[in-house]
Amino acid sequence: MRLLIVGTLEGYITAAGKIAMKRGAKVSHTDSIEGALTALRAAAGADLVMIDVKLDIATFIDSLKSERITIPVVACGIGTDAAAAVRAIRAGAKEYLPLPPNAELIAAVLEAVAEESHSIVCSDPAMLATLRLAEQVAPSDASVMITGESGTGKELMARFIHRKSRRANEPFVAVNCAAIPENLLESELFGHEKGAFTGAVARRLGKFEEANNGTLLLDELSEMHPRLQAKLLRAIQEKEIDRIGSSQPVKVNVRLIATSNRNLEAEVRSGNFREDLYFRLNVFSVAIPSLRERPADIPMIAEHFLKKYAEANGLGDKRLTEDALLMLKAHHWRGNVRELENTMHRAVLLSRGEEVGPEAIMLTSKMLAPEGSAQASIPSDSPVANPFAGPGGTVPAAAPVQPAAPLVVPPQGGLPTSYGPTSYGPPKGGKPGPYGMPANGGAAAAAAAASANSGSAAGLAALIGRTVADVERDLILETLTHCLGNRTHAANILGISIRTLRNKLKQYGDEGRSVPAPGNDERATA
Ligand SMILES: Nc1ncnc2c1ncn2[C@@H]1O[C@H](COP(=O)(O)OP(=O)(O)OP(=O)(O)O)[C@@H](O)[C@H]1O
Repeated sequence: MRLLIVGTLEGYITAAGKIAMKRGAKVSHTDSIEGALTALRAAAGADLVMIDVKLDIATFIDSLKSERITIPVVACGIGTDAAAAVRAIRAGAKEYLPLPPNAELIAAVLEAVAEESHSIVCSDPAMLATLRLAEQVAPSDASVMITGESGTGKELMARFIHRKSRRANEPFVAVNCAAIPENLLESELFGHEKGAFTGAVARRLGKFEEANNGTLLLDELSEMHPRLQAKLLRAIQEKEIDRIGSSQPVKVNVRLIATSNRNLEAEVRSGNFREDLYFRLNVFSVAIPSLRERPADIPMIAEHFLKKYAEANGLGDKRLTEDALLMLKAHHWRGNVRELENTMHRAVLLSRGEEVGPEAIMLTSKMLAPEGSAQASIPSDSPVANPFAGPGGTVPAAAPVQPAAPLVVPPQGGLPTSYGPTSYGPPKGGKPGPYGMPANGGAAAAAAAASANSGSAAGLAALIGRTVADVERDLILETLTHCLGNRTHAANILGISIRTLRNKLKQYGDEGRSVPAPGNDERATA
């Protein structure tokens, strides 16, 4: 985790920097906004910016946007200056940290804002075998393709491979190809020269150059547009890239890891993905089993998140009852570990006392479960209306994988697991959780969901008289709201590509509809 501090933080720069370093962050500093922009353009690399509230944060964030630099910005100022805090948040700062710096708040922000979360928890033989395979391939420079259903831990695995590689002390840089529109993705990956397009006021280095000597993760690669696939292939073959607007190729030394939750071979067969690129990237492939295929992991991962969210919410020890565990084991887990994590977060908030029983286990709707599995779903008046932790990067393990032993692969010099997004501030916007029912309105989508849920005549009857386009729009927008604006997750749930989803959203926006803002991890999609 790399932190860039901008300004003097009211004289607390040393104290804040020391706290961050203790939490495993690499800290750099610059006095001015121009200095920060220069550092970021030069791919000096930062995962988070902490900026003095006295500086012109609005101008800084506008510059980042127009130069297509995506990085969370946290404003810091003397705690009593509420007006400055409001100004900073309005300008686009993600959080406001009061000064003097508080160690726990800084740790929480480091973790939550940069979405660092760290351990690979597992005990199932299927997952242990996958980890052993990953550990074996890690030291080589071979490209790796990680496949697996949504939320199985592909990014976590990529970070694990990086940590185990000879490049461990060099940068690990991740790009979500699905979350960034095509025109931005090219500049994100390859950088641009000054004047290459409107807003390109200075040269900016792309992720390839930022990851030089290290590892570049191309997350959800299957969503990359064919034109960019060609440019990527050239970068891999020639080991050099062309910044947009430049005719001078730049040499790069990058180990590539790609992930996909689509069947890439099928995408190749259907002509959506280049075969030559597929073979270049798929030198080694690591397939992560779904949670359903590694049931022995469920209790351990559930306890892990129970502890994490109980600590994060200051709720003391919690433990699952046998009945609750049985319920978890019987669930279908379409959303895999991410769904289990969200379920445990809800369980922590819903349970009273130390024991977490079945009444606190609110599983996703029955629509997602296989026939015949009886389980609770979230009622429309559920008190659970907090945003839950989104997908996050991790700092994976240094510990060797022990065959057939329960394993928690801890972060290496990373951040503590005991700080969650809810531990340092109120949720913004009070939106419902990803699987909660809409807080207001959404009658059409509720009808559509009811119909899908039960297939009942009543559910279908509620739709009669409406056009398919209308029902589709409501379903898409409501699903997006449930996913807190996260395009990737919404597309997965809807069973459509992120590109189709984005096109639909653009259309709805053009028609004057209100479209939920992108989720935390998709800031570049705005
Ligand atoms: N074995 C595990 N132990 C602990 N946490 C895990 C494990 N696997 C996944 N997670 C957590 O689950 C969430 C989803 O993981 P991750 O983002 O790596 O999945 P993914 O397969 O890359 O998701 P997507 O398909 O949406 O890109 C993250 O919060 C991650 O930390």
